[in-house]
Order: sequence, then C-alpha cells, then structure tokens
Amino acid sequence: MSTLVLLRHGESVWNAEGLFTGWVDVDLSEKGEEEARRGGKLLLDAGVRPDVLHTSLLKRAIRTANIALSAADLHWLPVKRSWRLNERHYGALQGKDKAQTRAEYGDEQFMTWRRSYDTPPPPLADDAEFSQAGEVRYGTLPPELLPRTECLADVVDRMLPYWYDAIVPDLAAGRTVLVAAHGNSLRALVKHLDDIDDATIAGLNIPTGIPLVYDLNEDFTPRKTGGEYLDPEAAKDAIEAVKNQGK
Ligand SMILES: O=C(O)[C@@H](CO)OP(=O)(O)O
Repeated sequence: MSTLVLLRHGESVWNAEGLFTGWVDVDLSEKGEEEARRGGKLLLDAGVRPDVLHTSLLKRAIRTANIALSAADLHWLPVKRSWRLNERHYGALQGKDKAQTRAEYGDEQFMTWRRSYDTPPPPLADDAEFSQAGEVRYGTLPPELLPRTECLADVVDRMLPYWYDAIVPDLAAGRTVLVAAHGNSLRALVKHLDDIDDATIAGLNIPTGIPLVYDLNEDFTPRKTGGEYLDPEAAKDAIEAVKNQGK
C-alpha cells in the first residue's frame, strides 16, 4: 500500500480577484499563504509524512508546498517539478474577470468553458498580454506541446505521462508522495484515480489548501473512492466557494 497526498495551492491573488488564471504565474494572497501553513499543520497533526514532493512550474503551487512543508518541518524533502502538473491553460480567458465573462456570454457558455470535459476556450495569441509563449521555463518543451488553450481532456492527456513516469515509480518504491498542483490538474488526476466519467467530472471541485489523502492499492487504485480530506468540514465549504465563482 502507498499514500498519495494531493494539495491544491492556497488562494492566489487572482482567485481573490475572480480572474481566470491558467498558466499566468500569479502569487498567493495572504489568505493563500495562511491556507498553505494550515495545510502543512494538518499533515503534521494527522501524522502524514510525505517522502517526496512533486509540483507544477507555477509559483502558487511551489510556494504552497514550501510553506506547508516548512509548517510540517519538512523543508528538506526532495522535489521534482513538471509543466505537466500546471493548471489548465485557460486560452483567451486568461486574465479575464469570471463574473464579467459570465454576464457577457451567459451561464451555459461560461460553464462550458469552465467545466465541460472537451470544449476548450478560444486559443490565446502568442503576442497577447497573458501568453506564456517564449517563457524561458518552457524553453525545453517541444514547441508543439506548449498549449494555447486546453480543455480538461487535454490536461488528462498531458498529465498522465507524468503520473505513470514520475509519480507511480515513487509510489512503487513505497514513498508517500505529495503533489502540490492546481484545481484543474488535480481534477484530471482525481478523474483518473477514481475513474470518473466525462460528464460527472464537471461537478467535481477541489478546494484550496486542504490536503486530500489517498491510500492506494498495489495497482495504484484508491482503497477508498474520493480519498479523504484532512479537514472534511472546511473542504465542504471551500468546494462550494469554488463552485460558485463568477456568480
Ligand atoms: O482560473 C483558473 O485557472 C481556475 C483555477 O483557479 O479557475 P476555475 O476554477 O474557474 O477553473
């Protein structure tokens, strides 16, 4: 048996402002830093001690992990990072106000862009203000892999190779693995773990800063579907808040 801990970053400055974020590298808000600290304390109190950390290349996930691990006195943990754990690229919606987008395009289009499995938002032009084209951190990626927009299906496709090639080997070696990532990259991973169908995944939201712990069988399937949040009450409220963004 192995243990996988999923941690969505704490509230970011753009979460607080209600803006679509995607690959834009915004920092944590003060509340987000506090959520990250609390996430680390929850790990410590529950006696869940990760052996290795995996993060995206975005600072809101990296800083959340650093803050949480320092609260758990685990600063020294080995770390691996990959663009494959990045948030879903939100295309032309990156930087746009969620409530305004909803008012302008209507509920149905807004929710299709936000939560449908296979409809991506319009692509973002390389010369647009919030484009990541040309960023040095993605310089080693084959150019055709750098997204200009993504739906959740695209995230599943680019995340799964990392799951099998980098995370599963750590689990197979008996390590407790902490993955610090994002709302939609973690939704992609949970979809895979819990074998959730394409329609049902639309209703699943991940709260910020609350560790979600999965005990896994030998074949890396969950012993309990859905895993367990270390603070289930707080998770319930926070999931509602994510669901209602843009309202
Ligand atoms: O803006 C984003 O990148 C994501 C996560 O914060 O938002 P949503 O929950 O609307 O997919």
